[in-house]
Amino acid sequence: MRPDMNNYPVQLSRGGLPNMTPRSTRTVGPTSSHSETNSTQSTPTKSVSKPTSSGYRSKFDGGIGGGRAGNFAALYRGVPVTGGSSTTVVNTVEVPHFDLKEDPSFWMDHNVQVLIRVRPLNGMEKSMHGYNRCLKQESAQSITWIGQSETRFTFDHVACETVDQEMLFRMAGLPMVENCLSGYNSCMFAYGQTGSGKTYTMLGEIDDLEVKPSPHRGMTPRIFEFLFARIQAEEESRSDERLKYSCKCSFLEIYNEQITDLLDPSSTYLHLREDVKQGVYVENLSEFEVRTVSDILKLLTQGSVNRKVAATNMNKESSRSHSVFTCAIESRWEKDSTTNVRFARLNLVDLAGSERQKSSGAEGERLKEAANINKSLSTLGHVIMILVDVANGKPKHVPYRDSRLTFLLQDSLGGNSKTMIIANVSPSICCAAETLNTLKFAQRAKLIQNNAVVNEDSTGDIIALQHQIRLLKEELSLLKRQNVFRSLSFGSTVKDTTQAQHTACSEKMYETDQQHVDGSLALESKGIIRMSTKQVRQREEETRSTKMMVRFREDKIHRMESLLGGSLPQDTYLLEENKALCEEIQMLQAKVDKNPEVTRFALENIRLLDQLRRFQEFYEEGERDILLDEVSNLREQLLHHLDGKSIWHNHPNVNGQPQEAMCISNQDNSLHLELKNTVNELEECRRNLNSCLEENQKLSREINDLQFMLDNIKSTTRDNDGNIKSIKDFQDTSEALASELDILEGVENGMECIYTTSVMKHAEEILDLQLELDILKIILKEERSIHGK
Ligand SMILES: Nc1ncnc2c1ncn2[C@@H]1O[C@H](COP(=O)(O)OP(=O)(O)OP(=O)(O)O)[C@@H](O)[C@H]1O
Repeated sequence: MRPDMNNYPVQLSRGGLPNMTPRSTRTVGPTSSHSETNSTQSTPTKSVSKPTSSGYRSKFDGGIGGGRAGNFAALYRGVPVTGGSSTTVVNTVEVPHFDLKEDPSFWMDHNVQVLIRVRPLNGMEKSMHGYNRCLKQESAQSITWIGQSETRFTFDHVACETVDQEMLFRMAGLPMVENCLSGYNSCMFAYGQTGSGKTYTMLGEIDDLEVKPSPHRGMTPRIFEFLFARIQAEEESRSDERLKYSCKCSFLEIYNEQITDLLDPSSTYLHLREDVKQGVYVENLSEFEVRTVSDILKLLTQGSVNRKVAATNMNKESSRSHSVFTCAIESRWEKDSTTNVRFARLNLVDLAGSERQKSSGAEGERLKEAANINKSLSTLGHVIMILVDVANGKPKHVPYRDSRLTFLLQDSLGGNSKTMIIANVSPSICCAAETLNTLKFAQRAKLIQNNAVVNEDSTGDIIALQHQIRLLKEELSLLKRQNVFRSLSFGSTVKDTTQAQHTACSEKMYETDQQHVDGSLALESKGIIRMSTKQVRQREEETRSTKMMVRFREDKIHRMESLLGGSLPQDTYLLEENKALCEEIQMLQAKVDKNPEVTRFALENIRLLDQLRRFQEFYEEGERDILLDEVSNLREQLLHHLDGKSIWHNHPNVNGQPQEAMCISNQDNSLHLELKNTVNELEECRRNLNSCLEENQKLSREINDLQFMLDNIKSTTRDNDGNIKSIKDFQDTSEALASELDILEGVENGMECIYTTSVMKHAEEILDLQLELDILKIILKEERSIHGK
């Protein structure tokens, strides 16, 4: 029997908890010393969570989310929205109110749920930016970010500014307790920028809770109030089964990637371990058995004061660490001589602020701290992105071990857990960028698929176990037969005899590889069961909406009949028709929003919008024009190069630099040509020289011959006594020979002179040309380097 949900009892009796004195306490949210007009704060007393930092008023004077008394409360009074139509109110005092729809059955086919919580504007935001909001809510599932470009998001739930702690608990916390009692691991995260309300959501105000429970107490105290109430009721109603629950709690923080036991702060640098039986666990982390809400409160109080808090620009005492409060819930009962054990782990996680360091004004130590906090958070974002890919059928390695946070919570992300992600946002225009980031994070997280299973085990006497084994064996052989039948039915053309052979063969195969087949059958049947359960739920959902549509149509027919029969006045008919159509629209909208394809398209839309925004910025900053100029310049240069010679010839007086370069390059070419000609001429000269030398040699030989002849003649002109025979003869001959010799020598000298002059001339020309060429090369080089710059 369940306790009355509207009035679930709060147990405050003492349990098996060691005596722990909370060091100090401080309040969460509104304190009586704050007023709407005065945003200065009183010095906060130390407390289990954060003090007001931005001018919230207390529950006593009508602060946000408080008792809603006084003038200020009136400012925040929600405007009820009927029939799904909402006015676009984004810069006014009043905002539309949407009731959260409680749907415990939702958890049956969704293991991950995402809820957006919009906190009210705070005093600082109002004084600096008035009531200008960056968010516009349209329904209890959809919200639009109205920044540069509007982006509509749909989530499982959107809790508007006027949703209070109680309402939120009913929506998100209560079904979570039920899940735990059914044996499902459960996890609740609070994500968001600093000051967005994570601690308010998870812990809230827990001062004097034992004396007078505050309406501002958050999810954690409420979850345990309800859990213990349910446990008591269950134990009483199933006393015949001797049902007994036991709960053990631990509280840790991850700060700068180090794990500290918040219930024993001297226990730091704790290690994460993993084994098959326990999964991931923290070694040497203290655990306390709890039986009452009072026990829980003591642990929360003690742990929370130990949380590291540090001042940032945005929140005076902002939590700089991730805190994880865990409760292991175990139940035992006996039935049919069997002892059954059910187990569930509940993780309640308050993450550190997700904002970028720049906006939080972190410096020095704080900056280092922020880097580590961001390491855990960026890994969380990365893990979620990969899990979305995995959910879309892309097998990938999930880097859980990249941060302590993801390693510790790996079951809650894509594993065996039912997980609720609460993304906290501020609606103020000054937080638009961070709010958009949080919404995008939440949108991605919505696509994660977990695989939650009931953690249950049964042990009993031998007879009961044997009975169970027999039942399981029967089930298994039935499955085998079904499998064989299925494989046969695929080949429907195969004849009976072949079928028989096939069956025999298949059965033989089962015998020979029994273990393998059993394993794969078990896996296969699990898969089939999961798939069929999903399909059944889908069908149920479809049937439900079809039934609704039929009901709408029947009502309409009925109304029309009444109108025709005259029993319904036309005005009333139109009003009713209008109301019915609004309801129908709302139902259809909810159906559309629940479609996973919508989420996928929304993500794609966000991506494209981002891209568009980048292009627009690019366009607006004039970069496009500069680039276009550059492109056309380059294109011209290319054309000049391709058509260089003709341009040089056609426009010899063009002053542009490219033309000059072209001119130099043309000069270069003609010099090369000249050099080639000179080399050819030189070669010719060399050839001439050789022939001259040959001629010279020939003449020398002739001179020698003549000399020889002369000597001979001389000898013949003397008589035996050596006297000259005739002086006159001799002189004549001698003169003739000498003149002949002169002529020959003259020819030789002339030839040599001609040759030398020609060679010298050519050598000089070559040197001149070489010099000219070198100078031009230097000029060309300089010109090119100037162009290159
Ligand atoms: N829904 C709400 N209704 C009323 N007050 C709220 C709400 N959400 C947050 N606040 C107030 O806003 C202030 C900041 O909230 P809180 O400390 O929970 O932020 P936080 O996200 O935990 O910040 P941090 O990351 O720095 O720890 C607190 O004074 C809190 O009481």
